[in-house]
Amino acid sequence: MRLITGTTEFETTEATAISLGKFDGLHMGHQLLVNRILKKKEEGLKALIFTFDFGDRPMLLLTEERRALLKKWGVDCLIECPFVESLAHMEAEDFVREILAKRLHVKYLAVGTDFHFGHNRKGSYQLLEAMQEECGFKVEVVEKACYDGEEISSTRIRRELEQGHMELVNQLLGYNFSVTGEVLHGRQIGRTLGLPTTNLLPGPGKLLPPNGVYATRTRIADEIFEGITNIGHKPTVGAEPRRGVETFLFDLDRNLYGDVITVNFYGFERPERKFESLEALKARIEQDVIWGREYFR
Ligand SMILES: Cc1cc2nc3c(=O)[nH]c(=O)nc-3n(C[C@H](O)[C@H](O)[C@H](O)COP(=O)(O)O)c2cc1C
Ligand SMILES: Nc1ncnc2c1ncn2[C@@H]1O[C@H](COP(=O)(O)OP(=O)(O)OP(=O)(O)O)[C@@H](O)[C@H]1O
Repeated sequence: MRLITGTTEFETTEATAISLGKFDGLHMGHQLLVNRILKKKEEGLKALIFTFDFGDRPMLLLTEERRALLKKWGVDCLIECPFVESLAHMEAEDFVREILAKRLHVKYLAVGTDFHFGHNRKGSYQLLEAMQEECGFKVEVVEKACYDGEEISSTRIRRELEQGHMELVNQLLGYNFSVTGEVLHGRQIGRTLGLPTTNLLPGPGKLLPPNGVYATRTRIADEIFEGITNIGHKPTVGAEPRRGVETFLFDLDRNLYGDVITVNFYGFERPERKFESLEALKARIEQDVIWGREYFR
């Protein structure tokens, strides 16, 4: 996949099938659009995703995660366009003529019904339809995908994530919400509790569900292991400054330091809290393990 990032001086040489938007999460609705443009590869067009880069906002998917998914799905080119004045204030018609038609050789566009762009968000699918002939492309307008009678959007998924509704989040995304990172050294207290764990720190900017204990499946290379994960600051042993993701894998005892692992989140059990003693914490975690094993049964 060709990646164009950090510049507004982008251009393609070949004809393209494109979809544009924020695409945070690459959820089920986004996937409808991605599938439309991938289908156009059969007609010799390059599948192109155009996103604006808004800087350091908390996201469902980190920049690298979004790149990896689009690459895996077969997208040919990803443009991460910096959100700068000159582009933000461009009249919608000029954006279509100058950027889409001239610079990106767009022959096909797939957009949702609520897609807006250009100065004062005046650009819409109606405008794109009106300019089809002049610019030599075809627009396809896709109805918003729904789940449980409600439209799927990044905003809705963020709201559910903030409440720890991970099963629903996974349904809306169409894949499992996950956190990836390198296994770091904890304080090794876990081991003395008879509870070896993997500690990792999510990349800055990654949105996380509330602090607490979740049922998780962890991918290590090509293997998957069930377990339970605590997100939080470990207040009982002297709060860590950054929110960590710490997992006890049920049936694995292996040195994992330095490995890059991916933790997939399922059910939420309980919030993180400060216990009176290490013994009380240990007793509670033993309960958590029973809950977690039962969850996956
Ligand atoms: C399933 C699970 C639940 C946990 N729940 C809490 C909790 O509620 N409160 C807390 O202070 N720490 C909690 N912890 C973190 C423990 O404090 C931590 O595992 C222990 O101190 C070992 O830390 P270390 O890996 O840095 O040695 C939890 C850890 C796990 C794996
Ligand atoms: N549920 C959906 N079904 C089909 N298309 C969608 C859906 N949600 C968004 N789209 C389309 O995907 C493109 C990118 O959408 P974008 O990421 O900007 O919207 P969003 O997911 O609704 O996010 P937000 O909640 O932040 O507005 C747009 O063309 C948009 O109309």
